Amino acid sequence: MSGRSPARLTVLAGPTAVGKGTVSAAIRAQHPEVWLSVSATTRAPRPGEVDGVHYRFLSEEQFDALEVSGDLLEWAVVHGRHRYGTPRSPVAERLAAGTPTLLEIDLQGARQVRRTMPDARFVFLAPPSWEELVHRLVGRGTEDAEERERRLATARVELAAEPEFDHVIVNDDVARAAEELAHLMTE
Ligand SMILES: Nc1ncnc2c1ncn2[C@@H]1O[C@H](COP(=O)(O)OP(=O)(O)OP(=O)(O)O)[C@@H](O)[C@H]1O
Ligand SMILES: Nc1nc2c(ncn2[C@@H]2O[C@H](COP(=O)(O)O)[C@@H](O)[C@H]2O)c(=O)[nH]1
Repeated sequence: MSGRSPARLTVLAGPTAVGKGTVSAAIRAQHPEVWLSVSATTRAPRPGEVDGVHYRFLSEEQFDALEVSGDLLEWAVVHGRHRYGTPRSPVAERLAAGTPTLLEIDLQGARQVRRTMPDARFVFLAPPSWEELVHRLVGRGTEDAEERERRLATARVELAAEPEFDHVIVNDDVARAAEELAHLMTE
């Protein structure tokens, strides 16, 4: 994959548990030149999640300060509970350096980026079926039943927004989905 200067931004969105994180990790493994933005969030870390690697885990007060500072490219309350946002400066720096840059964010955030950076590529990761999506969410085992219901309610809204995106990738196979995404990032 060759860099360009300035690089275009790619935004990856899609419903809960479709595999956005899994596909993003796969593309990083195959294409280490791709930079994946590290979001800030007020949600608590899951077991194994590392501050500064998977997310910047912030208190409500720390997130308030980040928001007020203006250094968020976008942010949203996701699944009606916690705030998530993309720190602006690291993205701007990577793009200026010609680094292919990927944001893995929710639909609300994607819509905000569409308004401010319309030249970005907007990619929707879709599940092979609704049943498979539920299976993946349950199988991940990181949310209780109430949180799973909340996330599936959001998923119905997000699936309906698929036509807003420039490209759709069906995640029935992680390696193939990651290669499709890599291809889109180099077009
Ligand atoms: N193509 C696939 N086939 C089977 N299982 C998959 C596939 N892609 C991802 N998974 C599994 O589905 C589960 C959810 O994946 P992941 O956490 O990457 O989803 P996500 O879209 O990032 O979710 P969220 O938006 O809730 O953070 C994980 O257990 C992952 O291993
Ligand atoms: N608008 C934003 N959404 C984000 C960001 N980082 C992650 N997300 C989305 O949140 C949900 C839930 O994530 P989880 O890690 O709690 O399962 C998922 O859809 C992510 O894509 C962000 O910076 N902005």
